Amino acid sequence: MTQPSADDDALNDARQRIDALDQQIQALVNERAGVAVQVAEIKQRQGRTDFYRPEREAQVLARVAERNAGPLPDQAMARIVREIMSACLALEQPMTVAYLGPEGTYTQAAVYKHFGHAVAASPHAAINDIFRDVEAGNAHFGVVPVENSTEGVVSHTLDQLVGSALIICGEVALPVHHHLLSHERDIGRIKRVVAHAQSLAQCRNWLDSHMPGVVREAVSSNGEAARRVAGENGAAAIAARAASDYYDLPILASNIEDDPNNTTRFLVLGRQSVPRSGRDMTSILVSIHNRPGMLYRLLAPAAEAGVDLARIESRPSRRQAWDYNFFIDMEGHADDPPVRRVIEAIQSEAALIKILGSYPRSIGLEAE
Ligand SMILES: O=C(O)C(=O)C[C@]1(C(=O)O)C=C[C@@H](O)C=C1
Repeated sequence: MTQPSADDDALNDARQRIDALDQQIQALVNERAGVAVQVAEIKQRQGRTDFYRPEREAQVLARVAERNAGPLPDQAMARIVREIMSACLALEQPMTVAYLGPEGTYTQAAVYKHFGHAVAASPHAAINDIFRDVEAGNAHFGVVPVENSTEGVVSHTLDQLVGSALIICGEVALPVHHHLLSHERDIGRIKRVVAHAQSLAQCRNWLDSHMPGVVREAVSSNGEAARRVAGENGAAAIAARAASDYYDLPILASNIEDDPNNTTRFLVLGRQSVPRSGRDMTSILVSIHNRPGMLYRLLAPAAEAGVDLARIESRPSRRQAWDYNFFIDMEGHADDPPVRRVIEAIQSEAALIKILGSYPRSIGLEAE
């Protein structure tokens, strides 16, 4: 029998300290959950249904990052607190979130990034099904893709926003890393690569150099691509890491996107407007009659009020030829006086203005 070394003793000692700390953390997390239950009771007494409060969650997470002294990085600490809040909210009210499925899509990853894993994420086949389900009250919230840094806007989402009563109550920016998933161990045996058309486009250079001549097949989503390929030989899917777990498909190559900064932005849709968080974005839809100088008259009030326009996107209005809807994102909340002034000024110029929502800006705290 060898004697335990000084390091063995030190290891035992360190593990005992970890056990004691875990006990304290667990007790504190449950104490926090108990307070969240009290918050729910207060809201119920007040007849309120706003159990989920995006602006409050954004403030909590921002504060976590501000006071974080390490050694854990801000992102890791935020992910932990994100999950604690998610579990607390589930005690207050179990939440259903509709998203563009099937399981394993990037939209599902966006749901968990934004809400944590304690929500019931419900996959839907099409973007308009998500709008309908949230409008009908079958899901509390919906998550849909709106824009990709390489491929541009998801026009279907913008078009649905025009006629919907839903309110944008959050945004999620997700770094999109594509992986090649296949049962094949050898890339040379792959005859077909399946993915969403946008993902095939985002990996074009990689595919050209590593899989020249291999047939590329576009399907409705990357989750769907993984689902199909799971039962096949000689095929590969391009999809998120999560799809590898869901469909039990090994990762043959990682991070095959041509642009390492490839990011997709998603919108969180709900039925209630969100109060100020202090770091907000406001999205509006503006329809104008095409007259000379009209676009300038629309944008000048923002410059005068010192409001930053983050994005402006035009779409044919479908009312008549050369008539456009503009989707404008500006920094700030509709209750902030400068933003209110801009909205009032646009109101007097535009044929129609619809406030799509004010919501906390996405904080890039969580890594994929
Ligand atoms: O502050 C609230 O209103 C809560 O319900 C508490 C809490 C939390 O756990 O911190 C939970 C859910 C909300 O989305 C925001 C915060």
